This record gives sequence, structure tokens and C-alpha cells, in this order.
Amino acid sequence: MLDRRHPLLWSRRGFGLVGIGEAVRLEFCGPTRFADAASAWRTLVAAATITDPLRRTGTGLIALGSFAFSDHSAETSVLIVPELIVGRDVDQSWVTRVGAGYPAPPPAVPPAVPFGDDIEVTLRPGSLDANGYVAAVTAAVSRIHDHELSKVVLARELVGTLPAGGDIRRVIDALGTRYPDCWTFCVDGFLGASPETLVSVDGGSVSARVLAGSAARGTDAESDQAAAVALATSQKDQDEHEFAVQNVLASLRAHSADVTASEQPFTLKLPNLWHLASDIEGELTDGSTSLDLVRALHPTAAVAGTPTKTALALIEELEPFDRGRYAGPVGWIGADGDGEWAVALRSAQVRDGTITAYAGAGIVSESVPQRELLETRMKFRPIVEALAPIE
Ligand SMILES: C=C(O[C@H]1C=CC=C(C(=O)O)[C@@H]1O)C(=O)O
Repeated sequence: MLDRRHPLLWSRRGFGLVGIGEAVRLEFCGPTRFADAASAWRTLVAAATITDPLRRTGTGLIALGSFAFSDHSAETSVLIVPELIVGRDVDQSWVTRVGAGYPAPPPAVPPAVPFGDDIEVTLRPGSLDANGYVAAVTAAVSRIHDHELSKVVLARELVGTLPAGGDIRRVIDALGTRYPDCWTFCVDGFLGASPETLVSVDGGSVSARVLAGSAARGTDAESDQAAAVALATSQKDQDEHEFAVQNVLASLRAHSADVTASEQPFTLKLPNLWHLASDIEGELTDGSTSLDLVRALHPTAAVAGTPTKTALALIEELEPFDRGRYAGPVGWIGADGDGEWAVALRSAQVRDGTITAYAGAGIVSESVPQRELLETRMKFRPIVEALAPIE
């Protein structure tokens, strides 16, 4: 189903949107990228004639989007309206056709093209190797001890070369199969499987899933359970998590008077690690679209730090690379403004035969640099393993 050359996908469990072709491509950059995208989307929707007899999540006119993390990134942020959208939920499937003429011609879903050969890519450190990362974390901890900030999220990249003609649909398929509880996405060559919902808007309700605080899975049932309990009771992880929850609540309060977080974080089990997680819910009071809320929320403390401005400045100082779309918002928006956006974690950008994967860790005053390095290694696993042939 996925377009081999330009796969466009958003999916989790039984829900999925696949885009084929590009009817409209909108590009944005710089500090105004979210505001520009929100306003461009309103303009586009106002000019469109939409026939949507099903009127359910993901039907009608939609755009898939991916945004750069930093205001200063050289990476473009995009909203792509596919020519053809194939949607699926647990009980129904649909096809939406987008065209310049009206009425739109009947949808013709192209035949599925079989996957190409297995892909095998070895990823190597990019601009920050293991020692460089440990040094950056050490520097960050000392800045936290100097009371410049409370938390900063530091990332590193791994880089590899895709074999000529490599079919990245294999990578996307592996991510979706191994991480069914994560958002599997691919937009404009940027792909991944993220466990973190930045924001979801559905018929006036807003929700988010905040993640911060991680632990390795155990090697057997007993040690796995012990790892989850240790995470749930670790003061360091609780503190790191609380920064992230408070940050999201503060951003959403302006748009939802009754927004609340689950009383205690819970432990979320993923194949590669445990996370501390909190679900946040509320009713929207100001008619914001999902893109308006993306703008209000990004960057959260789970990917930047606390306070945000100081953390962003330290990231620019200590990370010798452009994060591109890693840790930026990725997702979709519909004509009514509803939509689902994830924080683009466990992700990689594919461009001109090169694949760059990213992973980071939240650094707080008790952080041990070598442990944070190991944590990033675990967070690379989804991408690293999706790039290895199935055994
Ligand atoms: C920055 C990443 O994870 C964030 C999300 C969940 C847990 C995190 C942590 O425990 O450090 C990070 O804040 C990443 O996966 O690259």
C-alpha cells in the first residue's frame, strides 16, 4: 500500500492513514513555522470543497506533517496533503481523493508493490561519539549544579548509508510490527516509532501522553518487574518526569480550563525499555486546532528541559549537530482542526541515501553520564534493529 519512493504514513494499533502522491505541499521554517502552518491550513481548508460522508477521525481532507525541532534548524517543516488517502480504523476503512477539480474523480488505489530486498545498514556515531556524549552530559550536570537550569535533554546521532534502491518500507513495516503501541510514522523521509503523544484533539477534547524517566527492561520476568518498580520509585526519574508533566499542563491550561494529569505516573512497557508516563486530558475551551496546540506545547521538557529557554541554549551549545525533525512534532491535522501529533522520538531521517538516527536522554542533577549514554543506546534500538535483516 505504501508508496515505495515516498512513503507517507501515520499509524498505531488498528488506526492508520497512508498517503499516496502529493496534492499540496506546504513548507515552513524558522520561529514562525507553527503559526504559519496553522494559518496556511485554515486558508487551505476555507478554499476547499469537502465531501466527507463518514465524518470520523481521519476522514475528509487531511495533511500529514513533520516539524523541525529548533527555530534555527536548516531543516524544512512540512504539511503534505496526499492525492489519495487510505484510512483504516478497527471497524472501517476508507479512501479519500484530493484533486484540483470538483467533483473529485473516483478513487483508484494503486496495486500494492512487493517489498524490495532486506535492508542491512550499520549505523556509526555522527558528530558526537560515545566519549563526546559523556563529556557533553558531564558539562550539562555541572551547569545544573551551578543552578543555571534544572534539566536539559541531550541527544546524539548515528549515521549510515542505505544500500542503492533500499526499500525503506521494510524499515517502517518492522517498526510498526515491533512497536504496535507506538505511533509509527513516515513523513517526507522522516520515520520512526514514537511512544509519546504530544497532543491529540478529537471533537473538543484534548489529550497528551507525557514520557520522561526511563529504565532498561530486565532479562527475565523477575528482573523486569524489579526494573519497573525501581523506575517508579526513583526520585531522580520522578523529578525528571514531574518537570515534563508540569510543563505540558502549564501550556495547555490557557486552552483548557479543566486539564488534568493522572495522579501518579505509571510505568509504560515498551519492547526496548520502561518509561514513566502520565496521561493528560481536558476539554478545549478556546476552539484551538491541533496545530495551535502543537505550537503552544513544543518544545516540551521531555525533549528540551527546564527552563525551556536556558535548556534550548545549552542544547545549541553542547550538541554539535542540527536535530532536524527529531524531537519535533509529527502527525496529522484534519479540516476541522482535530488531529494527532507525536513527539518524533526513536526516529531517523532518510535523505539522498543517508540515514541519520537520533536519541537523547533527560539530564538532571543526579544524572550519571555513562548511564545516560547507555540510555541513548536503548533508545536507538528501534531504528537500529529495523535496519537489520530479520533473523
Ligand atoms: C529524548 C528522548 O526521550 C525522551 C522521552 C522519554 C524519556 C526520556 C528520558 O527518560 O530521558 C526523554 O525525555 C529520546 O527518546 O530521544
